[in-house]
Amino acid sequence: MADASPARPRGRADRVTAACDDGGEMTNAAPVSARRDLTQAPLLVAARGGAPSHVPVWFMRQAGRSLPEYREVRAGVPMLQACFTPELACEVTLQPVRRHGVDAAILFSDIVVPLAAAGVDLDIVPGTGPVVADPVRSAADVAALPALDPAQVEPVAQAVRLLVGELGQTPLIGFAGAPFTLASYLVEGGPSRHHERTKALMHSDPETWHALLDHLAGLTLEFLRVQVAAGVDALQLFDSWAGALSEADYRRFVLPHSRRVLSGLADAGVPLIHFGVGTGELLGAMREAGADVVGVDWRVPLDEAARRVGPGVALQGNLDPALLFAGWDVVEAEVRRIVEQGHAADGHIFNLGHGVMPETDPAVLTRVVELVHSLPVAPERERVRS
Ligand SMILES: Cc1c2[nH]c(c1CCC(=O)O)Cc1[nH]c(c(CCC(=O)O)c1C)Cc1[nH]c(c(CCC(=O)O)c1C)Cc1[nH]c(c(C)c1CCC(=O)O)C2
Repeated sequence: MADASPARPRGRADRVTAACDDGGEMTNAAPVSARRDLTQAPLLVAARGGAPSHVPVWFMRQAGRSLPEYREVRAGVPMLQACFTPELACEVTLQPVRRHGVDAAILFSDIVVPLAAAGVDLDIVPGTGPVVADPVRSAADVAALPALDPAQVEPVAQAVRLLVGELGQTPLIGFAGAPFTLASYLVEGGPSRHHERTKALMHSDPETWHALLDHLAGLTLEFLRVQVAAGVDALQLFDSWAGALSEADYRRFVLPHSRRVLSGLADAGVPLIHFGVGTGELLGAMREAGADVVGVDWRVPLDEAARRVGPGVALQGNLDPALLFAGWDVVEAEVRRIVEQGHAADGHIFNLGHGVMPETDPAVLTRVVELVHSLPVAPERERVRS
């Protein structure tokens, strides 16, 4: 796992703008008491069910291969090494904010970063995703999993501190993978279409399964607390592959562990967003896990999603990322429909239904931001939040 070391890549000064160059100092510890006053930031207002000045918008995977400036600074630097290089992570995080004028930055990192930091032997393979050297399939494998020492993710905390100093009035979203999605990578050994080994383990050996998810919930909680202490303004818990489960299995094998993570952050003072793909049938159960905002993919319209989650929770979504290739007339009609249907929710954060694809034309994303910002926010109505 040599490429996860916090060593800086050569040529750093050429790749990173002055904004993220900390002059070689690794001790730029902005106290959290100096946290910016973002009480009016549209993303945070919408997340809490208030009335924002405009509909906030950001894009999952907004930092990535769709941007030429990303491809330039990442050239020759392996993904995990980039995640453990604070100046580079900072620079890449800022790129979509500068280019698109989105309402939030999302920390450039990956869901497997805390596992790699703790010492799990894995890599992120371009075009494939995370690959784990020794998949976790037995009680002994689970018992051997390392815990996370916050010092192991200090480069991530440092990236957050650099960003908080550069972002002005734009909130920074921190994130982690939820226990189920992390478990899927660990058990399958890599990306999986059907999650068959994962489902086999949960059903054939529930005790080992729950021990695994309990361990991952603790590690995730630790990682998110580090990000909060360093200054992130909101958190997203990615349970990307939870939609592979029936509601009954989700409730029995996953929900208690995701709830433990989210309830452990209830006093963190930042809004919590919970997202998965293909989770239309799980939206009510995911809401019970305790987030302030539930992410929705493109399969369920937001007015129907609002009915499924019930009052008192905001929604995030849900433009189909594939439709960004369909021409502006299609995109414009979809954006207008989604903003209109989002009025049914107790707060709406515009986003895609999943991540930006690498071949996406970034100019279309910039135009989406401009259009969302020009559309009316939900009319004032009775809010049920306290
Ligand atoms: C499932 C998952 C992963 N990683 C992540 C998830 C949950 C989100 C989702 O559902 O998409 C989370 C993630 N990964 C990355 C971000 C960056 C922040 C952002 O949204 O801009 C975020 C939020 C960077 C990344 N993570 C990865 C890339 C691409 C690698 C590169 O640019 O070299 C980026 C920008 C690698 C990665 N890492 C993972 C995959 C499936 C891949 C893609 C593999 C590939 O297509 O090459 C695992």
